[in-house]
Amino acid sequence: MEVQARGVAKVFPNRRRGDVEAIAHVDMDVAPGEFVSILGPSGCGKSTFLYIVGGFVEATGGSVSVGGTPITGPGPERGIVFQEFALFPWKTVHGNITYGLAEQGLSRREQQERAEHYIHMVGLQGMERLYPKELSGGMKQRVAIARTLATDPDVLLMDEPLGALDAQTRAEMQTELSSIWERTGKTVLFVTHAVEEALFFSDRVVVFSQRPARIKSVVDVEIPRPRDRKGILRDPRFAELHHHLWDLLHETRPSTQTGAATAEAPVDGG
Ligand SMILES: Nc1ncnc2c1ncn2[C@@H]1O[C@H](COP(=O)(O)OP(=O)(O)OP(=O)(O)O)[C@@H](O)[C@H]1O
Repeated sequence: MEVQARGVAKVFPNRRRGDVEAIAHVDMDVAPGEFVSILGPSGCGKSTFLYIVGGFVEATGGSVSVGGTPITGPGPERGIVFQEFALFPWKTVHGNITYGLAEQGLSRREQQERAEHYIHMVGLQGMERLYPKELSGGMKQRVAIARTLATDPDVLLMDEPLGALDAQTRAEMQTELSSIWERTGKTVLFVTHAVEEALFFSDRVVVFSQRPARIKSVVDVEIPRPRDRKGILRDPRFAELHHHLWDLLHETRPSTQTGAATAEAPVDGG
């Protein structure tokens, strides 16, 4: 399913401290099956944009349609992985993953099979009966990813879904997510701080300006697929695109801030 954003704007009203203009104007088209990453400086409005597409935050200007239908709220064709996991604390790992499946009307047996499949995929075997408070940040993030994948949405919206993972799990999940995407042809909108990660996954990288967000640049990633994490680092196109994106991001930083490397994470997150 395609995602189409037209003139999306967002102002958060705040009487005491003044309104916060998070997004000035964003037009975006994501084709069916395309993997698009959004890169931008911290606090520029990336998550807000993703949550607007998810239907969890209402835009104050413009519109978003998914599969040609204007969105009015969340919907089953869009699955979102929130930055802060948003797990149900009173449900186990298994319960968190099957919750959305029960909502979709799957039989107990189908729920069980789906849950087992995704629990295995994200490496949470043996932890099915644990509660979120008993899990590390990385494990919680894996539950959040499994929960969203299990509902099989056409459009995946992911807000730094690998950010809290340790280097090894991050590398495994990068490979896994990439192959899930190649197998299923889902449309993905992926927010990340990591240039390498964006290049590894994406067909296109959309660079946001400083807040209020506008589109500063759209970069096509013409690196052949399937991409392997090590091989891509040796591809001259990767180095060239990396420099280009780095420069674009660096320009968006205020002059008082230096050290763009702090926002970086290598392709394997380590
Ligand atoms: N619910 C809200 N109420 C008021 N202001 C908000 C709200 N949500 C976000 N903001 C503000 O909107 C701006 C954009 O925030 P957002 O989380 O979208 O940025 P981001 O680019 O995703 O940041 P990061 O990369 O640090 O996650 C920030 O100034 C933030 O403080």
